[in-house]
Amino acid sequence: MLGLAFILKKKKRDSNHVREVGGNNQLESAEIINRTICLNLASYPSCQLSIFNLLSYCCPNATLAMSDSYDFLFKFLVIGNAGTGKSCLLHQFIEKRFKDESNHTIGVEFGSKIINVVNKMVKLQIWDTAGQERFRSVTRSYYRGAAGALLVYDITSRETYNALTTWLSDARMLASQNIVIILCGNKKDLDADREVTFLEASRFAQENELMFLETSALTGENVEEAFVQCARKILNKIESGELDPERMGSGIQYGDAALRQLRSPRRAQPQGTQECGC
Ligand SMILES: Nc1nc2c(ncn2[C@@H]2O[C@H](COP(=O)(O)OP(=O)(O)OP(=O)(O)O)[C@@H](O)[C@H]2O)c(=O)[nH]1
Repeated sequence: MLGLAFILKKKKRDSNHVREVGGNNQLESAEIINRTICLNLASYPSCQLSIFNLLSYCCPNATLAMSDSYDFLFKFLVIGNAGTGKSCLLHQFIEKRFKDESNHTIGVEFGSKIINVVNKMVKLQIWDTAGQERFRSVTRSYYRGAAGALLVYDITSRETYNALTTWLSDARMLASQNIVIILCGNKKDLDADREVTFLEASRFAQENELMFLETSALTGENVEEAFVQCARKILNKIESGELDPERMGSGIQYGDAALRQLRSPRRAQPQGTQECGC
C-alpha cells in the first residue's frame, strides 16, 4: 500500500503545519489537522514525487471533508523571491508572532486558518512556496487550482521587485487566469533601507490588476489584512457570479455537505467522506 494511510480523524491543535523536508523533495510526514490526512512516507525515501504534490495536482480540493464550521475553503499561494519574508508572513498570520529563525523553505510549507470575512467563515489552505530558483519546478506544481495568492517582494530589495513580472506570469499561467492576487511589499518596518517606493509599486499593482499593501511580518502590520482582502475579493467574485466554486480547479470548496447539497443535490456526499474534485 506504499505506506500511505488516509486517516480521517478529529484532532485539535493550535496550528496546522506541514513541512516538506529533504533537498530531494521527500515528504517525511504531513498532517492536515482536524481533517487529518496522515501521510507517512518516511520509510520510502526513494519516493521522489510527494504524495501531497500528487494530491494537489490530481485532487486540488482533496483536503475538504467534514466541516469545521466554515462556509468556504480557498486554496492560497504565497509566492515571490527567496528572502522576501513569505514564511514569516504565513507564520505571523497563523501564529500571530514573528518567526525568529527562518530558514529557506525547501519545496513548500503548508498552513491553514479559518477567518471571518463579511460574515462568512472562510478556511484558507495556504501553500508557502520556496523562492529559490532550484525549487521552481517543484513549487510550480502547487500553483494549479489556487484561488488566491500573496505575491511578495521586499521593499529593501529592488531585485525582488524586478522579479515580480516573472512570478505574476507564472501564477496566471499555471494557477488560473482568474486567480486573485495581492501584491505585498514586505519589511515595511525597514523604511530607512527602502529601495522600492510605495508609489511605483502601487502603479505596478494597478497596471496588473493586483491589490496592494505594504506589510511587515516583523510588526504584524497589514499581515492579516493581506489575507483578508484577498479572501474578500474572492467572495465578492463568487457572489457576483464571476467565480464559480463548482468549476473544477477553481481553488474553492464549499465548507459543508448541506450547503453543497442546496446548490447541487446530485453532488451531495455522506458526512465524513472526502470530497475530491477529480
Ligand atoms: N525586518 C524584517 N525582516 C523580515 C520580515 N519578514 C521576514 N524577515 C526576515 O527576512 C528573512 C527571510 O524571511 P523568510 O520568511 O524566511 O523568507 P522567504 O521568502 O520565506 O524565503 P524562502 O523560503 O527562501 O523563499 C529572515 O531573516 C526574516 O527574519 C519583516 O517584515 N521585517
